[in-house]
Amino acid sequence: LLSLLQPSTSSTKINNPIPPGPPHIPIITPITWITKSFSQIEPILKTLHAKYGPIVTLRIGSRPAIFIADRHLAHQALIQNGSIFSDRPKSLPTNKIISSDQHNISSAYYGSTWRVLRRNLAAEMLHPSRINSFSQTRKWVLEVLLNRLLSDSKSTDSVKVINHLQYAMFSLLVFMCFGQRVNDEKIKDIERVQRSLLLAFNRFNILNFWPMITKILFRKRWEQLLKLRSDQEEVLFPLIRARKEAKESGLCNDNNNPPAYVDTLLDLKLPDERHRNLDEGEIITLCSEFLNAGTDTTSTALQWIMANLVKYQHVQQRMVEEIGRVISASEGDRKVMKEVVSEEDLEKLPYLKAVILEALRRHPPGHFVLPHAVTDDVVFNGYLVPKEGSVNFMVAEIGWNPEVWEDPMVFKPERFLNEDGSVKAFDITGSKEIKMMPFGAGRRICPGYNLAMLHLEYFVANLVWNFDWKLPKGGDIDLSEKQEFTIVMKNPLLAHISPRI
Ligand code: HEM
Repeated sequence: LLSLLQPSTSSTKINNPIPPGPPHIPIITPITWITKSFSQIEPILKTLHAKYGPIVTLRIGSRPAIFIADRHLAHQALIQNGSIFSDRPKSLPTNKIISSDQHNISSAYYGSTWRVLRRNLAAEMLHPSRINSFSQTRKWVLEVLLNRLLSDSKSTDSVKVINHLQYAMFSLLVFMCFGQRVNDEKIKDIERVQRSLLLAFNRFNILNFWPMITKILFRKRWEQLLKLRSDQEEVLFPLIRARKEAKESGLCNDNNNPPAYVDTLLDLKLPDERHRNLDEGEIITLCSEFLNAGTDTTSTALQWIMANLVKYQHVQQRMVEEIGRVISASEGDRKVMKEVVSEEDLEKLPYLKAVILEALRRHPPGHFVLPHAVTDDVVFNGYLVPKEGSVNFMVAEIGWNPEVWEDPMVFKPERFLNEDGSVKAFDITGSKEIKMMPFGAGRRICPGYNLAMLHLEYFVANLVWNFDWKLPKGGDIDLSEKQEFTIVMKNPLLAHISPRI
């Protein structure tokens, strides 16, 4: 390990080179890269890795960005040297606006603020008992989703599934965040402001290059960004204030209702010298992070899964048979089928689990983890990894490695099953070895991965149990990708669905 990693001390200057990469022409190359999205860079990186090896550098904007495509190096960095590789880079000017100057979990530096914010989310919302306490909410959201699909299935031969999946995930996460069922119009308002911020983000990248100058040159764009943030505040502030007032008047202390995320944020104290509460802007930022992290990733994964089930009818059929075996109950000498797959049933459905894992491997919603940084200059694998750069791990490449996965581009849930049909012991956190990392790995691993797996299993099981999913007449499944915030289907899934029962 020592040869892989040598931290610098203040008295030693590191003379190792940074990882190799294409020639750097000042001003020209940084601008070229900064205007490209990660999905445009991804295929170029493939060529660069073939030429320079598993760790390469691009000069994106003013900082070096290091890309790691090798699963062993990812393990050495994120797991074995987690205390060094778990920092985040300094936010670029546009990110500062929406992250309240790095006061949210995903962008905070590796330190006490991050620890307090992450622990709050993990203990107050993502602890198994807390996850359990929202099971009624999930049941309600499932009913809404099934009804919306049913109503669409009566009026059209090709249902645009993603709209319903996004709406369902927003309804669920908004309830968990604000503790109330908000009306249809409000859900749509929240969805609108959150999505426009997410989707517009690449357009604002140029403002991060020489901000003093580009803020003037692209004044309109800068104003658009500020407008998106103020729209978001306008929609979310009333929900936060309503909850604050309800809390102060004791109305939230209803034992039947679990605390909402915003309640925990209203109580939280930051570990800085003033030991202060979060301000309203920071609460907006954290709620927004909660909504985005939990909705877009999951609805993207759900769409990929359903697309594969439409494409591969035998996989869908096997799932339906498995569910049928598990949820049929005997009433006297009669066998009755339940209409809904309950959360307790899920652990008895190994094939379902295998389908979800295979979809996360083959179609990870994020092809890269969020950019990491090192806490100090360090020598890694013979190269200098500088503190001011970013370190990026290539999730999709790692999950498609042909040395680990036979026919990696083929959708084959069976690879996760033992011969007797049980699920192979598989550690998705990669703590001993990384074979795929859809949720990242190490100290910055997605804290919501258990909740995400539950949402995926629960909704997929019920979607296939309640409806038969087929191609519409003359339709096709196109698995091409497109980058939005996550990597989504370029041509969204259109399905012919008909009730099974
Ligand atoms: C299929 C669903 C999901 C996927 C694929 C996913 C994936 C990821 C990935 C790849 C990261 C970056 C890890 C890194 O930088 O090393 C991440 C971070 C994060 N995720 Fe998720 N996620 C999902 C669902 C959720 C849910 C449901 C929540 C919470 C409600 C959540 C909350 C977060 C947070 C707060 C972070 C930042 C962690 C940190 O920086 O310490 N995610 N997620």
